Amino acid sequence: MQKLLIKGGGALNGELRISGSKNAALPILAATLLADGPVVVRNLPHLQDVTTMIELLGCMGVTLTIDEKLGVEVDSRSTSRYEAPYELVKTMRASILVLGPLLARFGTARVSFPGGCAIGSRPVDLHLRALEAMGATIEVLEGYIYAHADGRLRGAHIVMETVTVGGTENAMMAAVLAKGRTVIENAAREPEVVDLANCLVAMGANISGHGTGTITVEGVERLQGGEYTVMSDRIEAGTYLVAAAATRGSIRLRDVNAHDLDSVLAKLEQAGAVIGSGDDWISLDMEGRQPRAVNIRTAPFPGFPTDMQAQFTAMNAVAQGTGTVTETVFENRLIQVHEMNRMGANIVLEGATAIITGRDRLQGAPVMASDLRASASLVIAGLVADGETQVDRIYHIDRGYECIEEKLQSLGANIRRLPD
Ligand SMILES: CC(=O)N[C@H]1[C@@H](OP(=O)(O)OP(=O)(O)OC[C@H]2O[C@@H](n3ccc(=O)[nH]c3=O)[C@H](O)[C@@H]2O)O[C@H](CO)[C@@H](O)[C@@H]1O
Ligand SMILES: C=C(OP(=O)(O)O)C(=O)O
Repeated sequence: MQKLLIKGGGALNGELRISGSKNAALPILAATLLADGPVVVRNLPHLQDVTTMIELLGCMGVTLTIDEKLGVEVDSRSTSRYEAPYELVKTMRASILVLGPLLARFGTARVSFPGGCAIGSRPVDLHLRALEAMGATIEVLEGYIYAHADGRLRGAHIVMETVTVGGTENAMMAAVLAKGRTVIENAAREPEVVDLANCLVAMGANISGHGTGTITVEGVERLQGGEYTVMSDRIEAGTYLVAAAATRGSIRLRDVNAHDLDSVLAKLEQAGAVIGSGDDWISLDMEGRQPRAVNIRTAPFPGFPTDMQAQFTAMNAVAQGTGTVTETVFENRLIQVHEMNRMGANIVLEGATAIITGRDRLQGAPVMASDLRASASLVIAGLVADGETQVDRIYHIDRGYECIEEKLQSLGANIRRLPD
């Protein structure tokens, strides 16, 4: 298995371009199943998860034309299989996002049950309930979700019991071709949900209220093809900002929207960073100072993103004072703590809260990645550790960070990939 070898020490300094967002690209690719014509998707990040989604569409008979410069053209008029097999779903839970589009467009879908993963049990009951409210019949048999609709789905009034990003996306995608109006209450307000809605609107959908807790969809008979540019990855951006802060460096990010990162930037300012931002850039300067520890509590957008808490755990581990990180979205997402303690961090776990007392530096050690963001946090820990850190199982990182070692090298980090 490939590993990342990091020799910690220096501050990160320099400028980076932020890639397209994984969590927007995946539902947008799934949404191309709804269009009655080719859709060109631009700014797709080069990530394992995006490759998996493209492979999944390919398995269904969708025609894909990949042009490195122009993006990917997806034509779902050739779709001939309406299923997502276990072999692909097990490597990427977001495969569940094809369920709503398949059902709405073709009236049938067979999608492997995604199951849990390292960070929690992650049920999809709310996705299924929303589709049932729109008239779908759903059965779970031998690990697969079988969904069927007699004719068009019907608009419905859906109140989400919990804020769910994927559940909101599946319901919204199903609703665009349903007969009548769908109202989704307690909808997720994440920027990626808004990006998906904007893409659907560009294809002819009638959606309003995206970005608020109530999304209204007036169903239309068909969506046409078109072109869409995926938003930039706020979590990738946040990760590099935290890495720069933890190493006491200075960084400027291009092609990024600062408003998507308000809660993260506020915490970085509390930690002592000087933040600047413009239309499509963010800068952070620690001016060589040790960060101050901050308290984090994760929550759905506009709250502090769960996908950024592990990185802040790493920063707190080398900060002045004691900070807490409380995870409220997933039940088991503080896995990074055990590996960081092996690197000399002082972190005590109390239920869903990590209490982190900062040290001046950590010590390099061999560590194991357990999920995507925990892996990123171990890379940050490696950058602020004396000696060598080897991060194993980095296939997790490759799901969500484009060219992570090249990007970090361009900021002055001593990091390289060790082959299998
Ligand atoms: C591909 C993608 O976009 N992934 C993101 C998406 O995941 P994902 O869409 O899977 O996360 P959700 O927002 O659905 O999950 C939030 C919470 O709701 C629970 N839940 C969800 C659905 C459901 O039917 N029943 C239920 O109980 C989950 O177990 C979790 O505790 O949002 C998460 C929360 O911001 C992020 O961490 C992930 O990076
Ligand atoms: C948890 C994440 O992704 P996924 O929902 O695809 O597992 C993530 O991006 O941090």
